[in-house]
Amino acid sequence: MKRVTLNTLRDCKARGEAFSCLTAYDATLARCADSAGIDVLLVGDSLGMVLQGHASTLPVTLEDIRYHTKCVARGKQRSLLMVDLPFMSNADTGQLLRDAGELMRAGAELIKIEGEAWMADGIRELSRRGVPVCAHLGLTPQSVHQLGGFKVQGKAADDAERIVQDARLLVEAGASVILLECVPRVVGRAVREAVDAPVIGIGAGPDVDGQILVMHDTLGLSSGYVPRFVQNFLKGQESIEAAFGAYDEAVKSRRFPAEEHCF
Ligand SMILES: Nc1nc(=O)c2c([nH]1)NC[C@@H]1CN(c3ccc(C(=O)N[C@@H](CCC(=O)O)C(=O)O)cc3)CN21
Ligand SMILES: CC(C)C(=O)C(=O)O
Ligand SMILES: [Mg+2]
Repeated sequence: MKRVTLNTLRDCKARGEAFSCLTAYDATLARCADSAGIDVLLVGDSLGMVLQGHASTLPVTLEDIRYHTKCVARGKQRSLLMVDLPFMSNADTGQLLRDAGELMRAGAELIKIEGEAWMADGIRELSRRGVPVCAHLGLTPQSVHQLGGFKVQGKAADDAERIVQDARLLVEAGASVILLECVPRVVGRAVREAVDAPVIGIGAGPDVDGQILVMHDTLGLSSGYVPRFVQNFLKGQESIEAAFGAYDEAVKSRRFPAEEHCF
């Protein structure tokens, strides 16, 4: 078993092979996803919504994320462990470095940060200290109240151009990976072409390097309104591990996301 590292993701991008990512919050389901071949596991602050029942990711604390990171780290073997920095951990550079440090000590291997061009200095400081960063652009759920809801971003030409420029700038500042959420397909492709770093998409169309979904959504457990980019992979499968395997296969064969999942 060869462990997934940043180099694995870079090789995938260079070869034009898609890689698979899922959120995970506990040891058992992390082990299932890891065994099914999922390349990257994300301890997402979406846990505030799918585990804790909140209406947004804002109430999630560093301690919540740290606890679930330790759980997932014990369950996984091969997958790369990415972890979300919670709301307001970016209050200043000192806080950012200390909070990211805590999560790295808990088992994180890649820290994901929501934020645009202004995050460049923080990303540079983390990168200098050996902490690899994934910069999350497009729909950034920690800004849900400013955005006025979970809405597609980058529909206007100037917004799309800003997302591409921010991706370039943050990769220059040291971001190793870009994650793009809820943007039109053309924006996903433009970002993938603009940067050397691997680009992970959720609701960003098929023309990116990797795909991610919230684990519960792939098991048909989304409550209430189901976002357009979601697919239930448990349908027709006999186990959760088989459902994760079906998702992995669909991503790697580029059968997912299909036209109906795109904006
Ligand atoms: N279960 C779950 N799945 C997720 O993907 C997810 C979470 N929770 N929690 C954190 C964020 C919130 N996310 C969301 C939530 C809703 C939409 C949504 O309803 N999007 C509309 C677009 C509406 C518009 O722009 O007009 C859609 O049709 O998909 C998108 C992302 C993604 N993340
Ligand atoms: C939806 C993904 C990208 C995320 O940030 C999360 O699960 O918190
Ligand atoms: Mg998140």
